[in-house]
Amino acid sequence: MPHRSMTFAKFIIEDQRRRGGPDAELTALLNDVQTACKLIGVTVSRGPLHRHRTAPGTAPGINVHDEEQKPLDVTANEIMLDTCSWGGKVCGMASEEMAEFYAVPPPHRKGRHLLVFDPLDGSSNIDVNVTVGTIFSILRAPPGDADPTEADFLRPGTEQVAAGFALYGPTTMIVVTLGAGVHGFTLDREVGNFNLTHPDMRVPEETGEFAVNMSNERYWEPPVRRYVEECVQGKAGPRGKDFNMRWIASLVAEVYRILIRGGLFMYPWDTRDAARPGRLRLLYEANPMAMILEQAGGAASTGRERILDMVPTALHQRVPLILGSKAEVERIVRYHEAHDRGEDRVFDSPLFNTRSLFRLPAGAAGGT
Ligand SMILES: O=P(O)(O)OC[C@H]1O[C@](O)(COP(=O)(O)O)[C@@H](O)[C@@H]1O
Ligand SMILES: [Mg+2]
Ligand SMILES: [Mg+2]
Repeated sequence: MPHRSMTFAKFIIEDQRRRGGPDAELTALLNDVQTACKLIGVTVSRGPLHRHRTAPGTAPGINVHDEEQKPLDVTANEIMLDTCSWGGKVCGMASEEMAEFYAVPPPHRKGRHLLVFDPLDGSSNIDVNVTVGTIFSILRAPPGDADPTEADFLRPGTEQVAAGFALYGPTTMIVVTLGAGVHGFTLDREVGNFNLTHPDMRVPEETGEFAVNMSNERYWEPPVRRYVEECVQGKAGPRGKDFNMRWIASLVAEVYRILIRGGLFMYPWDTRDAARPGRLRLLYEANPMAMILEQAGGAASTGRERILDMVPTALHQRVPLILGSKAEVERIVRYHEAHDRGEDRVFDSPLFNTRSLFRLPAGAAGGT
């Protein structure tokens, strides 16, 4: 068990040493990422006191997802680019806030890693002073010194060499995996180090919490409605226990809570825009969080496919995302399977919900 006063930088080296020796380039890149997260954390904590000075042509606008950028989205993106471009550790970066990937120009394009990130996750929460964060994923670029191509980024999540996220909340934290467990570090603000405070994080198996944006209920597929309805029925329903619901609207905060307390998070496919495959993005939201969850003993699925097995087709591809305690994810995957086999049709009625005349009698659909 690593010693509790171990810094992020030292831990990264030790963690790799236990498994065959440190990769100097990966270590240096992760150090740059932690520096960028410190800078973003300081900027976030200054709130309205911070004067954003974005580079010409990069002022907030509408991003590639047709979403309005906040000044902090743009600033956080610039901090990631600035901090991680130098020193020959990455050859390319892709971000939620950039339509195209960024090829690091020579002479700095020596590194053979690719960095993909959501510079500020949960940015709708900035105005209301609720926890936000940064999500990152690191892939290897093909060997050689060729320019990166978009295809280099379109690798399944199983090929991530490291993934993690920072939380800018009451405390600033980084949670990271290099493929051998999940470890949490808390920023000691006076000293400026991230110190290991949560070694070997494991998702608790027993859970009584789920997180979903209930305002979308009318658009969900039947298996999702079934899962939520059974939770809402509490002790009287097939689950035989009461559940709590949470919705922070910051994926980083939801995943951190699940690492500490267990539970399920869902942003499922819905019929609002049937052509849109989901809300969250595969490369820089779903994949890194899926790697973290699996490494901590949890699971992540679209409902029909393991997230980490998906072969991306576009940089900004969206996916349905269901992640959390393994048994809960497996349960909802079973509900999708049962539905796709033509069973459990009672949840198909658009009139079915907790307030409807068609409310299911307790236990009626209750599979395990
Ligand atoms: O607006 P909604 O439906 O509550 O969606 C919230 C979801 O959107 C996100 O905020 C998307 O992330 P961004 O802030 O990076 O766009 C997730 O963190 C969160 O799970
Ligand atoms: Mg996000
Ligand atoms: Mg974002």
